[in-house]
Amino acid sequence: MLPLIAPSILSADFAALGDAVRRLDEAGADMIHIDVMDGHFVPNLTFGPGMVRALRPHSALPFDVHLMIEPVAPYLEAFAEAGADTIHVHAEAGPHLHSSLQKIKALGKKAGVAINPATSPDVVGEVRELCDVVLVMSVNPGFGGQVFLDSQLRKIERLRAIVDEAGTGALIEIDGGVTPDNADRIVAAGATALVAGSAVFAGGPSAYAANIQALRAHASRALA
Ligand SMILES: O=C(CO)[C@H](O)[C@H](O)COP(=O)(O)O
Repeated sequence: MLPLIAPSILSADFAALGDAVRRLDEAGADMIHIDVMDGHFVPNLTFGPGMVRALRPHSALPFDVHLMIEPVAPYLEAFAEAGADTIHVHAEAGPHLHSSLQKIKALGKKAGVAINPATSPDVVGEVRELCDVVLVMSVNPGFGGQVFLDSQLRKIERLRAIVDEAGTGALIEIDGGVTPDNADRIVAAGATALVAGSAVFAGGPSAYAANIQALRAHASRALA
């Protein structure tokens, strides 16, 4: 399977998000990654469920909603109703990861567990039956444009083993500092989906398609 490309609209022009989402759809993205930040779990503030609802009519692509908020459980229903297809919750956000994942599944959505760079991949093993996606943060969460942490490559390899052993077919998605230059190494380590903000939005809307294609082509080298 070709690695999925999920542009993060954190790097988009916030004054034209509807347009950005529509153009990403036309440019060949596989899903739209939406970073929700609360100024508490991470040192930045972005979107709420109202934004997800407002963007929903602009794209038929799956909405991959990454909740960097704490607590997270009180907001799951609102994001599901707003149009999220996958909802990621952080293992580090309290208080009950297993229960949050159960709730996402009960809402009929795909469940993702996100882990920060300093978090052991072993936490995923404890909830693996509930995970449709494992989201590995390859930068410290909060801001786009950071440099990929090479230390996360070994974590991806470990997660590949955990997911394969579980036999669930969960995606392993990498978020932060992904570029054409490192996409092949990330996929070689076991990733199946790549989130990219800066690398997709560089050059503006006319470059989206070429940027997505460059990521996909470089990532696919690992599978050749
Ligand atoms: O979750 C995020 C930051 O918390 C972003 O999705 C991530 O950083 C993507 O941006 P870039 O590709 O520019 O690193």
